[in-house]
Amino acid sequence: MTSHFSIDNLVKQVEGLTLEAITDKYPGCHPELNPFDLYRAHLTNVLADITGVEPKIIYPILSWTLSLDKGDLTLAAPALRIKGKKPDELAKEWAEKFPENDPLFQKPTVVNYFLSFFVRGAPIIESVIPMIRQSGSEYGHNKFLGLKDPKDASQGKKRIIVEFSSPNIAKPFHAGHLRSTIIGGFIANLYEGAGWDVIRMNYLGDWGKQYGLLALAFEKYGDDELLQKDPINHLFTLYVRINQEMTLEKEKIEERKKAGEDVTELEAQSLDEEARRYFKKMTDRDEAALAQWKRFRDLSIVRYKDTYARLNIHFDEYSGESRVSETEMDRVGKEMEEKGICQEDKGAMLVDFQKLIPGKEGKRLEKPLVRKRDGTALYLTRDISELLGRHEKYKFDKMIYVVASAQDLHLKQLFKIIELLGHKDIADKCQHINFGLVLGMSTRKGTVKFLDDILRDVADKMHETMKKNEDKYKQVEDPVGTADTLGISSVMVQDMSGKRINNYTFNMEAMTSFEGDTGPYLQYAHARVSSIKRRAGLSDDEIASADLSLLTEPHAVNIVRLLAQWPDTVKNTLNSLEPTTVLTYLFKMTHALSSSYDHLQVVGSERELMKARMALYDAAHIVLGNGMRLLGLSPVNRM
Ligand SMILES: NC(=[NH2+])NCCC[C@H](N)C(=O)O
Repeated sequence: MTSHFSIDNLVKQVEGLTLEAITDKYPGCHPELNPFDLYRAHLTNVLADITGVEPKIIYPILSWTLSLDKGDLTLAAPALRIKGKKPDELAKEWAEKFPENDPLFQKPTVVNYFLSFFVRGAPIIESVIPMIRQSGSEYGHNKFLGLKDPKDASQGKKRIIVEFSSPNIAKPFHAGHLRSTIIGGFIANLYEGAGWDVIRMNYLGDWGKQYGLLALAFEKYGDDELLQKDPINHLFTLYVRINQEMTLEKEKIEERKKAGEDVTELEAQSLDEEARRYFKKMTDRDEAALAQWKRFRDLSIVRYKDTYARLNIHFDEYSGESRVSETEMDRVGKEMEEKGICQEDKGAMLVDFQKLIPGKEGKRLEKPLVRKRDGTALYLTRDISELLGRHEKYKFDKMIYVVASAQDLHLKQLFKIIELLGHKDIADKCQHINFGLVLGMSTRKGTVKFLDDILRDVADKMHETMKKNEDKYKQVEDPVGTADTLGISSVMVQDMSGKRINNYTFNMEAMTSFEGDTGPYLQYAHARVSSIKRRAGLSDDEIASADLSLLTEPHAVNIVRLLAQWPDTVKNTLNSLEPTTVLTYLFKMTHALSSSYDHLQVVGSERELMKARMALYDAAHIVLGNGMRLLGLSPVNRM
């Protein structure tokens, strides 16, 4: 348990206030984790006196601001729903009544019916800096959010499955998978920091007729050595080759058909038919066929793991379409039929949503197949059984699917079918987190690029840039590794800059630039604070003993006001699940930092001042690092 020392100091400023009293009074209020909770609680108490409105109504509507010039907290007078007086008059009246000598806040300013509250500098500086330095990597975490019962930790944590990345074996790891990986990794970190029990799951595309085709290709042209060495590329090459052959063959058959020839024989011997038969062997659990396929899968996973490690990502489970049991799918299929959810149509089974759900919704959900005419299952069929199986196995409280918006319909169909099966409770726990396209990611020749190649290109580019500053370059311990990290940061920051749903263009020049809000700039900002710390050469104890009352400059106050917002920023992000919320915050921080350096010199200042300013920058260093790690970036200390 971390001590509440610094926040206790803040509490002491307010007469009659105790930590216990406010934590009990306001649900989710934890000043020991979030300094703003204390500010909100205190402000609520003061405003309740002034307005006569009940505290529990005021507390939740005090909101944060978009920029520091709008204050630290605001209140919209109409939100208190007082009848009989105009909101702007009320706002003015309340501002006048606000105590001149409040320990934490200055007298509020009024614009129309908005009251803006600005914190006083000294108390926030003297409480928040020590708090951040004591909490370190925990600052911004809130373990209470993930508790089943926030008041009783013994009831345990809530559990969430985050399913993300989910590439298809033997097919390229395309931009959609990259986005799913980046966004999913972030969401998993976010929930972990909020105290949830997080299961990171990768649902591999590793089943279906195309895997029969792939196995055929391997029998024909496969090379064991190449498979061991570079499974992902080798399997992809085979996959492309056999698909080309199959296309040619199909054209030939079509031509003969047109010429009036009998093609029955040809069709029976075609690659397409052979692949179907091979896949049938797999679904019939033929040992040799399964062993072969398992090798492809296992070797591919080994390679994926390397790539994920570069991105700071691990998975707790590699599930996959192949893991869904045929018996289970049969069982669910029968149940769907009995409940009238699916019906036969020319030998196949489909779900006619239009019949099941009247109106627009039913129409929008279309008529997906759940069994083909030859009796085999489909992508949707597997997802239905998989979802129920996961619930059975993990009893999750929430499950998030991080999948491209191209599959919006698929996931809507899935959740609806689960609901129609009588599991509305389970369907309600599921959420699709979608995202737009990445444009311009294929090479000039139009061929696809593998993620590893992209990351290598970007790293090379960063390496070139680093070399341009010879002096600095010489001091970087592992330039190749650092260039790799910077390259990955470039790609990730570009990906997370906009709202998830927006498409964006993959732009190597823009993402690797140091101009603007880019990955390299963010890393540079972090490395710069690290270098101040290195050059100051103060011990942690010296920094801890700093006299923080020396920090009176507006630049120092503003940095701390931003630092104090971090726990709230994380909490808000849990609602939006938008990485850009965190990124926007971090860039605000870096801008405040970079404009402060001229005003708050550390090295070269008188010793006591140096200690105090170092404490400030050390706190900023911690928060920047925490934010970057939450996004999945590896902060660098030199570059
Ligand atoms: N449960 C799911 N369907 N998850 C998404 C899987 C994504 C799929 N492998 C694809 O690449 O399109």
